[in-house]
Amino acid sequence: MRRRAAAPARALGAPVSGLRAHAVVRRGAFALDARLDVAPGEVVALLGPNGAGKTTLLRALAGLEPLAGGRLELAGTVLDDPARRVLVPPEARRVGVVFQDHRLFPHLDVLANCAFPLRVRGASRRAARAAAGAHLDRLGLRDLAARRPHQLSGGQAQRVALARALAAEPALLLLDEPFAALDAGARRAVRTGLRADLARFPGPVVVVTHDPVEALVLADRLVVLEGGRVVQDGPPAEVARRPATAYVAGLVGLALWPGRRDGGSLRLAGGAVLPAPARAPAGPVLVAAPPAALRLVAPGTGAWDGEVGVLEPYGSLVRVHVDGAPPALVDVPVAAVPGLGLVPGARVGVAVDVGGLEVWSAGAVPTT
Ligand SMILES: Nc1ncnc2c1ncn2[C@@H]1O[C@H](COP(=O)(O)OP(=O)(O)OP(=O)(O)O)[C@@H](O)[C@H]1O
Repeated sequence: MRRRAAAPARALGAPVSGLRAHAVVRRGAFALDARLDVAPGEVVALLGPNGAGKTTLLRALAGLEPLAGGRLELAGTVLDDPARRVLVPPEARRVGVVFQDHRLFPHLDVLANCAFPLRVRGASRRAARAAAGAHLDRLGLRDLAARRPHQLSGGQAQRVALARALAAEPALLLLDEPFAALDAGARRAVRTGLRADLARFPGPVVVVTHDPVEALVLADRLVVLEGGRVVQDGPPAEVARRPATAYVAGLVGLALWPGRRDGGSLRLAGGAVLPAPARAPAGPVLVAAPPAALRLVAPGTGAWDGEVGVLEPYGSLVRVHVDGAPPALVDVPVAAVPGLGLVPGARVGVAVDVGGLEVWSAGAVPTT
């Protein structure tokens, strides 16, 4: 039986805060039991394998999936609390959702699309269009106001969908795989802009993504779901350093290196110089190096040398932490470890397949 609250219930005495969620949801045989707290202005990336419960959690936050247990509170307002029979319906929640397929209304122009949520909430046509126009201005999209969705590129449609969500002045912003509909080139361009747009939003933001680089570019914190449970929660660098499960290790086993592209060279902080991958932007950059792009070689024969630090087994692989400038994570088959003489303190060279690196402009990167 669905519970309904006549009006949002204010949590007495609670300070106005971001999102505080403990979501217990059952969908058939699947059970979600996850805690997710997000501070105002914080961007959390929600990651996890297929079927982990990411969409279920997003749907619970949006009010599309009632809780079986736990409690949701947003900016001091209780949205769902089955023990107290409180359930605020989706349309009464101040939650903005950007779906992966944008879901813009094809028969409305961009301005009318962005004005729509305000009209639904009872604003006059004039007031809704004025507020929507201001949001388009803020995102630099005013020139697109008169276009219909089919006249937009995938990246533009994605930003218009964000403008529409922001026009409703939500207290919580949810983005469900915001880049899924874009090709690789458009993704690179759009995620830089999205990072800047999200930085201006004062409320909590939750972004569902499968892509670790996207998570690193966009998020202050990573929350990883597996089997309906949170298996890890922390800043990207900490999660990458100490992955809690094999899935997380495979997902975020990225070394992150600051550097600079000058012409054909990629100069890494610490002094190593690599040939620049073709698509790397010029100037200050951040480089994400997945373990698969790195190999251990004899000292003096790679791009730089370092010392073997921690050795972590993951299934049939051992992740080797190489302390050097820059530090690196390299995966080696378990059987190869003795032959390579990989013991803590041993000196090794690091060879890099530059085609396997992700490089993006340092301006788009979180500082945490
Ligand atoms: N309507 C439904 N009825 C019953 N079970 C469902 C329903 N929708 C989803 N599930 C189950 O709930 C679990 C979680 O699904 P969910 O879509 O939340 O995962 P996800 O992490 O978003 O996955 P993906 O990355 O594939 O989108 C899955 O095991 C799925 O089979």
